[in-house]
Amino acid sequence: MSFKVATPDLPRQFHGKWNKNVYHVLRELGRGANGAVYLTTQGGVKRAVKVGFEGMDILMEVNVLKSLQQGRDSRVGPLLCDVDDLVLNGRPCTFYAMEYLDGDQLDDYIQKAGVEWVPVLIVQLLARLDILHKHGWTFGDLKPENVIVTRQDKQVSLIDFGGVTKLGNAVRQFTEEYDRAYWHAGDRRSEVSYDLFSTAVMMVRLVVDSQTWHMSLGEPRQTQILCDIIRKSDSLYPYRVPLIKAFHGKYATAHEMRAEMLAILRESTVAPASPAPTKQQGSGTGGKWISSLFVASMLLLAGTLYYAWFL
Ligand SMILES: Nc1ncnc2c1ncn2[C@@H]1O[C@H](COP(=O)(O)OP(=O)(O)OP(=O)(O)O)[C@@H](O)[C@H]1O
Repeated sequence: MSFKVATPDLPRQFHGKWNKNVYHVLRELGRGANGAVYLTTQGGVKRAVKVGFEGMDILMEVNVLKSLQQGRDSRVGPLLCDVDDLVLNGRPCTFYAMEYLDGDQLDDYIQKAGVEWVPVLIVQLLARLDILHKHGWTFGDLKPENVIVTRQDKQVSLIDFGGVTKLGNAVRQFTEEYDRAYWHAGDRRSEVSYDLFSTAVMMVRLVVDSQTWHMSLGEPRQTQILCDIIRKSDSLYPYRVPLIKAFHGKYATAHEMRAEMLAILRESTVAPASPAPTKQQGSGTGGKWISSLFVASMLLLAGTLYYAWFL
């Protein structure tokens, strides 16, 4: 749960007090519990700038981003570019500038690309979470709005690190639909299993239509309702074992859940042996159409395997 804060609008141009970098504000991207995010340019490069009055909250996000980009693990979230202060309407504010991730929110991306991409992107997301967990944090407020699929390379990236919580503490921010306690499936302790529960709910949410989803949110809210949805869904049914294990906190790591999801994904993308083409299928426009369909499905398969195995 989070509350929108009152953050004054940034002027069209501003500079940091200490580092003196100049930012041109293009538009507001959104505002949330810890501040507001703006699309800016700095030195001709697009940057997302998050500004807030609560310096400690902003610095906590900065610390997480900083430690994640040490080493080779930079893909978990946007790269951090600058941290500085500024004065807005006479009040001191802290801001940070980060890499602007040009892409779609996970749910918008699935709407456009199709539900067959859900397991592929969830497998990618689990790899990101595994890195975060190894650093001693959980993400906490996992939801499709906090995951971006970048336009250029179709990579999943987490945004909004305001809910990131040290393992063992109480989760700092959550959204009811994805919250383990709200589904009466456990508490809000920051644990690997808390994030994996939210990931499993998110997978269900991304596959079902909004009507089915909203019907499932009535009382009593129990994971049995989610299990019923999984049982009836052709897209989710193959993944029932990892999903149900995640609902019951059976995984010690995101890596374990990822490995099981990936094995199912691999199995489902192995093309079934095709019967020998009949004379009718192999000739004329029908034959050409089937050949194109086959080529298209092979390309889709190759793409899927590429994303699933190598990313
Ligand atoms: N690095 C980034 N690149 C591109 N867009 C971003 C980036 N960071 C944030 N955004 C956009 O800005 C919006 C607001 O950011 P943020 O997630 O921090 O606030 P929020 O989602 O409104 O907050 P909360 O979830 O805490 O209520 C996001 O929904 C996202 O669309």
